[in-house]
Amino acid sequence: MTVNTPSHNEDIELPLLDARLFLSGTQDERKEFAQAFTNSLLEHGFARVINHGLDETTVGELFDWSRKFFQLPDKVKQKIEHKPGPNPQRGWSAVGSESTAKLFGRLNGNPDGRKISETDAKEHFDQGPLDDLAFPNRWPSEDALPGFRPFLEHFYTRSHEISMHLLTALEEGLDLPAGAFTDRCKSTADELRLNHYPELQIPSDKAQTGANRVWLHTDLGIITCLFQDNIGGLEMEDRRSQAAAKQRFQPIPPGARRDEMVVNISETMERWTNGVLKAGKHLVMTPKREDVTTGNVTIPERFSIPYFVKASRETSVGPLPYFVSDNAPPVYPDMTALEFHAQRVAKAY
Ligand SMILES: O=C(O)CCC(=O)C(=O)O
Ligand SMILES: [Fe+2]
Repeated sequence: MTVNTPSHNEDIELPLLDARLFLSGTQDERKEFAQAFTNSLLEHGFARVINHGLDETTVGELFDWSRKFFQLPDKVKQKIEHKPGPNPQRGWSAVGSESTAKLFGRLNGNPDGRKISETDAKEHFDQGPLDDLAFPNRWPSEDALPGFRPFLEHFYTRSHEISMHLLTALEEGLDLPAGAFTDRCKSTADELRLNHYPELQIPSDKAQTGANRVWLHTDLGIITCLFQDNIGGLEMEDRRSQAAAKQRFQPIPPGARRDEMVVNISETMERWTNGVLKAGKHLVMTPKREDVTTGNVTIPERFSIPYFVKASRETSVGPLPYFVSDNAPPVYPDMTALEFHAQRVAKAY
């Protein structure tokens, strides 16, 4: 591992990892992917993956569906509006309904002076397991958006399969018994989210530096698998700056291909591994416009699609036995994934 001084100012180059090596390569290639994937996540909390099994066409189609959904009139979306509270989110959440700042503000402070508002400048749609009786999905009527539900259900199912391959790679990369993570996801509680950041008018000084669209946060699940469009704005913490007076963030720019997946470690994994794999802190900024001088500036809309891989609801999110010893006592308490989720999400509203 390279050691860099905290004053290091160049962006970290996250390697682009080819999951085909893991899925259909030789034993050595499989090992190579597992190790590189694990190392990227250990070191940065983030990894970039291609050839994971969802191709460019399929991912592109989901972005098309997302655009169509958010173009529906508000009165149609309001029929499936998520009611704020501790339960997993389902259906539509309007712009400003969520505040990552409240959820994480006290924890992380204001990352820098680039804020425009304390509520997130985005609307989103959430889907949980297909057959979820406890927290049923909320779909727009088939007349309003024919084909939306079957496509999303298909995408959800594929995403779950792919995420289990990625967790298997992590098990191998960390030398854990098979099933150490994946057995704890058997009763699926994952969430597929469509994010839409509407076009914004912002003052020119904020356009020059960039302004926040989503506040600094970590995700709550095990890992998150994210697709983004070509606008940009996602930034991750540069961990080399942790000891410095000012935390530094750097862009994770859109990939050359639409199916480039950005994987991050989320809070449940940090807990399971007793802090060995640390959740990747991230935020979303508006793309910077250095060419502007006066007046308000129009910032284009943006779409992103995270798939939050979650532990089965009855499973504990406390440290797993492999990560606890006399030298490494548990630093997180035991509680079920559902209790953990309710506790964390209640703060976001
Ligand atoms: O839009 C993005 O790129 C990231 C969104 C995000 O961090 C989230 O939905 O948790
Ligand atoms: Fe996130």
